[in-house]
Amino acid sequence: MPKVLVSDPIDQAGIDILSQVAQVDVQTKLSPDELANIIGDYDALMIRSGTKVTQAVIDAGQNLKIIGRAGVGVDNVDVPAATRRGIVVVNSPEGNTIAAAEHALAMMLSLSRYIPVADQSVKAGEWNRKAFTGVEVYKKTLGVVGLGKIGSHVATVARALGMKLLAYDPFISADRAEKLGCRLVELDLLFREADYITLHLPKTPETANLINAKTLATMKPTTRIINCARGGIIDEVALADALSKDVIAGAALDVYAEEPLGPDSPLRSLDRKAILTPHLGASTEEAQINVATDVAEQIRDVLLGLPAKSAVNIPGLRADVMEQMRPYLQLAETLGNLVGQLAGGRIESLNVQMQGELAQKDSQPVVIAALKGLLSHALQERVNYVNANIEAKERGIHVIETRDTDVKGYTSSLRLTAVGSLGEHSVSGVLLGGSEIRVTDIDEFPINVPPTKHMLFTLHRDMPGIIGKIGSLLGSFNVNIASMQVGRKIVRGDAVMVLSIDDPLPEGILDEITKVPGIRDAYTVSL
Ligand SMILES: NC(=O)c1ccc[n+]([C@@H]2O[C@H](COP(=O)([O-])OP(=O)(O)OC[C@H]3O[C@@H](n4cnc5c(N)ncnc54)[C@H](O)[C@@H]3O)[C@@H](O)[C@H]2O)c1
Ligand SMILES: O=C(O)[C@H](O)COP(=O)(O)O
Repeated sequence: MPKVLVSDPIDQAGIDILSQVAQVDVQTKLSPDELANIIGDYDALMIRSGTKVTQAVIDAGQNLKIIGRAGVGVDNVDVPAATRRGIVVVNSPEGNTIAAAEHALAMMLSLSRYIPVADQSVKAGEWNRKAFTGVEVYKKTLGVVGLGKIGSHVATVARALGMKLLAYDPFISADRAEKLGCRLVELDLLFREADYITLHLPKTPETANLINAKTLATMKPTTRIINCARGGIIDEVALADALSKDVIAGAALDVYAEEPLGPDSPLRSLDRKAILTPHLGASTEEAQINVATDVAEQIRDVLLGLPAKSAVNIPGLRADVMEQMRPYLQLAETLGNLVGQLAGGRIESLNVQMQGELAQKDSQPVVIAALKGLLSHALQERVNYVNANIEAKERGIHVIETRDTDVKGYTSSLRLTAVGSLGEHSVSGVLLGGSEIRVTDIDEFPINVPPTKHMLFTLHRDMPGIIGKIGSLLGSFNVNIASMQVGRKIVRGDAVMVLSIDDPLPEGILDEITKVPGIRDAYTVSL
């Protein structure tokens, strides 16, 4: 039974799903070293933001197949390292959207009405109504930075609160922003005009310290900032300084550059102008059930050999696309494997030619599947849909894609041409009845064979007796032939012979075959 390590608090709903297919161990608060020491035993790791999955953890996870992040952000996972090792990283892109959006809205209203400090004051025995006169959000301007899933929900609710909306998101159309009631503007204008600024973008090298001393200085003294996105988007020292000098009016933060927030952080000594919560954006009962279920189901599926629906490191391969394209992906993988072995090692290039209806489909999954097949003889199970692209790049394999939507003979066909240590070779194939693979030519010799586990190919002169000689030779080595086909372009010219054999060819027989008069070349291929 596979083993799954759950290293952050996860809702029981997720554990129950995982337990259907795996032994589940829950061990939280592990340091990266402790995690690296035990991860070698596990096939899957399920985490939230509390676990740091470093390169060392990934290197130690020799059996790891999948890392599941029960939430959105995967910035605590070394995704490139996981990708290189072929480990699928999945998340739950939508499971906590509402929870995070509602937290940001709660922060905005709490900040405006001093709710946390007023509560503390009443509990301390005071009744000070004058000290906590707040401001309304109605008719104020909210600047939404990052108009994705969470930003959009915040905008929708804020609009209902009667706020005017500005948005900055370089990857969103003005049309989409307008539908949400937002005016799409440049960031400097948003900073200058907004009464409230709410951040809902990822932390990337471009967004690190987006809010800093310089940008804070451009804001109004009445501006309040809410960050329920990621720590590090705000320069915390500059923010603390701006708040203490009344450069802006307030800030509510849920996320920090370092988590847990250090005891000496200047943010901790701010007065009522700042509200700090300990990364609670996703902490609702509903969101925790959503994300745990979402991610546990994906871990279960991957452990059962099925595709994951929200893998962050399988480019272009969404589960629904995978399902729809599955027969073509199998065709591409089989042909990739075949042409990879025919072309020998040290592949320099792969040309993926899609013909007919296939040429109208998304080519990326087909190319990835072809590369997976191409590299599978050398890398065995170490190559998969996650790392096939990277492995090909690291080997310097030049990939060319060509499409021709004209239907020629078959409604769809795929042709792969690889150049390797044995020169240039090509194979073409089609799907019969939508799912049965047929190899329809090899090196431009027309054939029609279903691929089988063990195959023998010969290139020979088309002359009487040669097929019989190969048959008797194989018989003398006790090799059973399941099927045989010959393809030729012209009578008595060159021809290829494709033999499906029941077992791998015994040592030495290939040399004997090449000695048969008229045989130019012979290859064995195992799929
Ligand atoms: N506090 C929490 O517990 C919590 C919970 C969930 C999500 N999050 C965080 O909230 C953020 C938003 O999550 P989401 O689910 O809405 O993601 P999303 O991918 O749906 O939206 C992010 C948006 O940011 C935009 N963006 C990217 N770079 C930008 C830039 N330089 N400037 C402006 N916009 C930019 C993208 O175009 C996208 O529209 C993420 O950082 C996520 O990790 C935090
Ligand atoms: O990216 C996320 O989903 C949030 O930051 C939530 O993090 P959490 O799972 O640690 O609460």
